[in-house]
Amino acid sequence: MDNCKIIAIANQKGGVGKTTTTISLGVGLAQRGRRVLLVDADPQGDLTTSLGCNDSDLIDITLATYMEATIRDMPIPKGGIVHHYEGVDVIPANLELATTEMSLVNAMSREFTLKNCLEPLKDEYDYILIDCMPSLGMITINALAAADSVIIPVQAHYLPAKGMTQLISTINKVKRQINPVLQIDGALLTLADMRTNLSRETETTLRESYGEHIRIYDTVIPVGISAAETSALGKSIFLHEPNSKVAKAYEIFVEEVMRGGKKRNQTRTPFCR
Ligand SMILES: Nc1ncnc2c1ncn2[C@@H]1O[C@H](COP(=O)(O)OP(=O)(O)OP(=O)(O)O)[C@@H](O)[C@H]1O
Repeated sequence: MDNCKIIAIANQKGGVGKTTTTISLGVGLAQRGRRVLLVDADPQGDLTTSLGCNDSDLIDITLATYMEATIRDMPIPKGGIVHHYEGVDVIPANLELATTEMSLVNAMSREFTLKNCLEPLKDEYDYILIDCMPSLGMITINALAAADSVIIPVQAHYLPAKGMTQLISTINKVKRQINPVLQIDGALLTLADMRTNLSRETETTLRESYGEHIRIYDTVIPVGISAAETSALGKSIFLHEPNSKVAKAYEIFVEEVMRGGKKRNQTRTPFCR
């Protein structure tokens, strides 16, 4: 039986906390005994760098190598998965992934290349989390085609919340045309400073405008310097500052994800007021 859940962490907006959420969720799940693979699907390689997996000895094989091999119908090279000492495995990425995105244009079954790469790995993991790049290009479409579900980090500002309509519409299109099982697990409010009207209003707007259609996680991730520091340290917030408010919020979020939630009506694309 297929027990592996593949979750894409996606938002075409940059800097909304996708990478931080992928790492925190992944490490949090690993701390609870789950076998976790993190896939860096962003040529910027922020997840790779943030976990210190960009050592030149380790980064010979990246997601680009996996995808190029699949495009050419060659065997996937061995040894590309890096183990991080906090208990998660990582498929790293670097700028080569941008070239791969271009090769996909003429590839057969181009939307399914990542899915085909991940298929043989599913037996080894309970969760595969894909950190998407801030665009809705072909690599992100590949992530959505490979995933069972999507988590959408939303920065607590009005404009990023508005961009969700476009994202949800793309997710619905992928669901209709290439991946009928795809679900939206939920949207997670990130980088929130609840002392400001802007963050409070964004939360209200998000819950009122989208809450009927998609789950808005109860957890709100606050803005915190400890989270900003982790990307330079090669470790998660749980190891860097376990007692910080950001770490505590991500702990609760991990529990929320593990509990699952009610399915919402996702057939219509909601519009932000
Ligand atoms: N809760 C937080 N508090 C403060 N800073 C944060 C928080 N979460 C993330 N950051 C910082 O904000 C920046 C953007 O976060 P992150 O890289 O996770 O976003 P992203 O959506 O993956 O970005 P991109 O779209 O560029 O890949 C990073 O410098 C990160 O360290």
